[in-house]
Amino acid sequence: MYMSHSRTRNERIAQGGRMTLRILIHSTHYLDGTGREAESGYIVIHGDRIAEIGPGDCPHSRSDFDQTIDGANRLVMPGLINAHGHAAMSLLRGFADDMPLHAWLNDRIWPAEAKLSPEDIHLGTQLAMLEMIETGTTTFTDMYFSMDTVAEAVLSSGMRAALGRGIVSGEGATLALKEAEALYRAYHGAGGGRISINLAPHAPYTCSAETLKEVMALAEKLDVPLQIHVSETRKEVQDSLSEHGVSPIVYLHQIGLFSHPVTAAHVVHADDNDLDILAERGVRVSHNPGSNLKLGSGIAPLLAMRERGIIVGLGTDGAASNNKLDLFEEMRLAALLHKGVLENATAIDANAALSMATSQGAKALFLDERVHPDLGTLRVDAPADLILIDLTSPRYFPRHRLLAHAVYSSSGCDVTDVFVAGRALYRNREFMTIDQEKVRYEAERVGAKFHTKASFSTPS
Ligand SMILES: CSC[C@H]1O[C@@H](n2cnc3c(O)ncnc32)[C@H](O)[C@@H]1O
Ligand SMILES: [Zn+2]
Repeated sequence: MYMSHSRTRNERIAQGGRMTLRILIHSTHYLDGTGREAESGYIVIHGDRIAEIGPGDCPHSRSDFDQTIDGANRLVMPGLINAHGHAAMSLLRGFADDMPLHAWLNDRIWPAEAKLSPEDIHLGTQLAMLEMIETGTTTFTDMYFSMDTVAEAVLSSGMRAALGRGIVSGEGATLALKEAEALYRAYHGAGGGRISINLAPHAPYTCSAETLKEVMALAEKLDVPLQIHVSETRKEVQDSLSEHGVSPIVYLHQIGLFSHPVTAAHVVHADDNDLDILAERGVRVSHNPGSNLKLGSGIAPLLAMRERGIIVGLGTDGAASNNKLDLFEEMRLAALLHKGVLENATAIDANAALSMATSQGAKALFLDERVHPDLGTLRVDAPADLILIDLTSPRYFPRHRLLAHAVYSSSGCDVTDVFVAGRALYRNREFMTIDQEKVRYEAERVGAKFHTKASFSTPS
């Protein structure tokens, strides 16, 4: 349930003892994520919340603020929310490309992941967070291993995250379940509520019914949502039909998984019956168009999901399959792909694309219930997770409609500033919380252990 945030002493300490600042962004364009936009307005941040937002001039004296930001030539919008990913896979970017999912996982990715140490995963997460912050993401979800080190990296970065220890059946399953519970006990609500813990069974084809039942029992005990890859490829569906006689979605429904809050990643190959089940059970979905296209998995029935009232957010998936972590790109892809496939220019409009990357993304991760109902918007009292975009590029002129510019014309490269819970993580294109040079240097060093002769061969 959503916890009211009257600030206790412990919460202030958990926030790192940071002072409660008042910040004014004035003379700025904004999109508040609820359909309202202003050409000249102001936003007041007080502590970790949005205190005021409105068109026109701020009625308060500038001296009332600890910091004032001139927002002329800037667009302020809600920070983007990445609803599916594996952050540390940034270390495997460009390591295995142009392959279909199952060969990619079995032949290249899983053997490489076996060589990753907890320190590597910490580093890979930092590398991913640099890219996400630089391109305007304020919240992300992660499913991976060594999640305590991921949580530590998130805490020191200042980002918001929903983290789950990846679970697959086999020798390590019991330990993975123990680690998942330990992760919850150590980090749920940490960083002043910036970290939420979920459970992350990998997929119906890697988790047995027994494992899924153990995960469900733990989800019940901890009262946390689940995230799982579902119906990503045609092969996955065919294998499920051969093994269980039903699709992956019907199978998961039959074993009771959807009695719990679930974020299903991908849902590319789903028929009407599958979609009806997801809608009826309140399953929420992460649509990951870039990764699905690059792995040749297909195109998810996004419009059919939305028409049924299924909540859908947008995800990048890991950088080894995408190969970027730029949600502006996913937003544009989501809007354009489905117009083209359905020969319908209204299928996913600019507003739908932006909301999938913001407020719907928060809902897709159940963070509307766990963190704040207005996460992903710039409403008064919402968490102050917001980004500033540089509007000086020619592609923002003339300024007919900022919403359309944000979805169809912008790029993550235009992000200048990123705030999470009122704290600046990126100011005037400079990282405030992560040592970029160090991470880039270390990434190159650690990346060397994955170099193969093939990586350096010259194309004939
Ligand atoms: C058990 S931790 C997460 C696990 O997921 C793997 N992974 C990355 N991308 C995908 C994808 O698109 N479908 C299925 N599994 C994926 C990742 O390599 C980790 O092993
Ligand atoms: Zn994934």
